[in-house]
Amino acid sequence: MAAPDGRVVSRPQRLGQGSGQGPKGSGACLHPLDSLEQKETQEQTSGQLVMLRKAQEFFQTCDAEGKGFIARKDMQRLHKELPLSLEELEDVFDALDADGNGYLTPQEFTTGFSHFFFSQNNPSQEDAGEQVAQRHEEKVYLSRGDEDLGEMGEDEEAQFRMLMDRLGAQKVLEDESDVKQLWLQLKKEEPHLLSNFEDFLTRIISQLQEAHEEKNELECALKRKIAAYDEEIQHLYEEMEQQIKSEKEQFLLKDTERFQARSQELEQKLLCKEQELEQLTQKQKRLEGQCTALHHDKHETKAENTKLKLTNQELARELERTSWELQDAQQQLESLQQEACKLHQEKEMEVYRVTESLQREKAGLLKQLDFLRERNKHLRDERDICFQKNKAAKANTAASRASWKKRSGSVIGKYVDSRGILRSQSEEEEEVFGIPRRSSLGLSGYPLTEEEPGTGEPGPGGPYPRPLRRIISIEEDPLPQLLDGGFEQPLSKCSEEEEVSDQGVQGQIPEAPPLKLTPTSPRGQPVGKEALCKEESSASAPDRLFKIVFVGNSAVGKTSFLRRFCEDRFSPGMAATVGIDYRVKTLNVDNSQVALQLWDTAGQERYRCITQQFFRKADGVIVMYDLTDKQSFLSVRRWLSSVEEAVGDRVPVLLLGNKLDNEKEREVPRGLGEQLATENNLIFYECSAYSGHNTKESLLHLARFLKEQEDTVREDTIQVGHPAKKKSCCG
Ligand SMILES: Nc1nc2c(ncn2[C@@H]2O[C@H](COP(=O)(O)OP(=O)(O)OP(=O)(O)O)[C@@H](O)[C@H]2O)c(=O)[nH]1
Ligand SMILES: [Ca+2]
Ligand SMILES: [Mg+2]
Repeated sequence: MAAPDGRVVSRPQRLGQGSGQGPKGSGACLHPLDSLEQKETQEQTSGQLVMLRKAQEFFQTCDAEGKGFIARKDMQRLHKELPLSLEELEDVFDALDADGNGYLTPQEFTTGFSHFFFSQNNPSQEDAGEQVAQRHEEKVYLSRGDEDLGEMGEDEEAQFRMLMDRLGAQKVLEDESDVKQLWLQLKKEEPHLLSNFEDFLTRIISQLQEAHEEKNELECALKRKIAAYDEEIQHLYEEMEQQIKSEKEQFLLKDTERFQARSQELEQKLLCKEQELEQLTQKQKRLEGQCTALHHDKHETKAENTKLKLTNQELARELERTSWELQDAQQQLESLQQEACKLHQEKEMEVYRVTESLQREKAGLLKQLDFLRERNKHLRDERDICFQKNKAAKANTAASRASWKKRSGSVIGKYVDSRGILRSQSEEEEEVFGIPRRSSLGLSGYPLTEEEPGTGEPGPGGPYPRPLRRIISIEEDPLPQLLDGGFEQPLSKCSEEEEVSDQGVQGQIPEAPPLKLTPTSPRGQPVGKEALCKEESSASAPDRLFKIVFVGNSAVGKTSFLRRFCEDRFSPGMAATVGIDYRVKTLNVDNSQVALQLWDTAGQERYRCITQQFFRKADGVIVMYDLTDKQSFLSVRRWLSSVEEAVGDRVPVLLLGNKLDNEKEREVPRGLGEQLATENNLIFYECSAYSGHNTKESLLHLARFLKEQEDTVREDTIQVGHPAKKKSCCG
């Protein structure tokens, strides 16, 4: 038998009987449906069968899962099968659920169903006979029961009742009639089975009670679960409601936010458009303004245009006039250029003549030089002879010395007196060259003015070329100032005296007549020569004489440097030197008087050929550059090579970087000058003719170098044959 929860209940067994399926009818368990079937078989009526089959079908339709019972919602499955609405099905469910536990067992379903079906259903067009037959059957069925019941005695009734009470079947069996009938039937037909039947009933009922209790428990649990589920469902439902609400709210919120954002965006776009519109209107206004201004300007430009045309015409006229004037000026310029050209040619001719004369003079000088050398050699020989004779004479007249009270003149003077053979060089020269004494010589070496002796008047014909008496020459000529002083002590004689005094000879040297310091002619110096330096007027003749040539680009400051060196003064705005010029300055170098004859050459290119000639036979060269003029430094190499061409590399060279006072305009760093000096073995100083810085020191260094070089040469010659070693300038 299937319990409401679907468990199958096994049929009760008699004590001592093994379990096993006995043959049908030996106490077999009767499923209520089985009992129904038995009824069917017994009361084989078609209507009942149909009804029962129908009920089975409907039960199985509802209980599709095969639970063995059907719930409320399973009932809805009959909606398609039966012409009933869902509500009506709900009512049928409630009607069929006799115990109201929310489930329908098969009994409740079939018994209730047939009542409900037949009582509810309007007779359909079905076979009324069938209906009637069914109704009759029912009546028969019921009556039979009644009949049976009618026949049942009271005691059987009481027995059955007692049995039922004992078994407590009221709670379990809804309808005891079937059992009653069966009991009666067994009692009548098979009394020996009655006890089995009663045992069976006892077991069935106890199991039914257990099942019933279990079912109740299950139902309670189920109810509880359902309640819990309902609660949960309710809760879920509420949560769902909440979520849906919140979702709706969020959605609405988002919607509003989006809407707000969208509206803000649209507002901003609107604002931008308004601004653009405003800008465009302003731009339009500006353009209109410009347009009017342009119109206005246009009128003004038109007016200006007409004015300009007028001025243009005037300018054209002006231009024509100026072009005429320009043509005149050009003609004048051409005539001036022609004159300048003539002048230049004359000048060139003059320079050429000067060069020519210098060339001639140089040739003359060279001849004189050779002659003088001859004479010098001759004189030296005679001097040596005299010297020996002197010595001998001294020895002879040693005793007679005492008779002499005062010193005779210089050795030379004695020699001259005794011999009477040696006239002064100047007298000799006079004889040789026939030049009268006391004349000043021009740059060209010719006397500037011919003076009648004693008259002081220029002679007839004015200055005219006369044979040279004493030449200012770069070679052997003693210091020109000796000329003017009238003191004609040729250098060699001076050094002779010095030698004698050096050798400690006790002889008295007559005082040399004082040099005549005031020159005879106003200039007193050859043209172009400056006033003598003060030192020149020093009484003693110099021990050494060195010719030094001063070269360098124009305007580097050569002349200013020499003026600073000789006169210790600086005159700005010096005129450029023309050709060549020279000065003499005596220095005291290590207690000996060294005379420097400084030749100041013209830096300008055009005098280059003249100055070159003075490089020959120079004892020393000074190359100057302007440290504020890079070009003058770059030309130093060229000066050095032309000096080397003329005098070779045996002549010491002093390199001077001038205008040191102009530091802020310096263009040549000191290092470059030092480097060039080291490379070419030069003495190097940076100086300033303006401030006098290093003017004396540099020349003193050169003079000392020259003196030492000469001393070594002398020593070498005395030692005969030892070649002189060239000392390096930089020491
Ligand atoms: N600041 C400054 N200027 C100087 C110096 N030496 C010369 N000068 C100026 O430079 C210019 C040229 O000077 P000069 O002595 O005539 O130059 P130079 O080398 O004799 O020129 P030439 O005779 O043409 O070769 C003159 O204006 C001088 O005043 C110096 O040491 N410092
Ligand atoms: Ca029920
Ligand atoms: Mg000069």
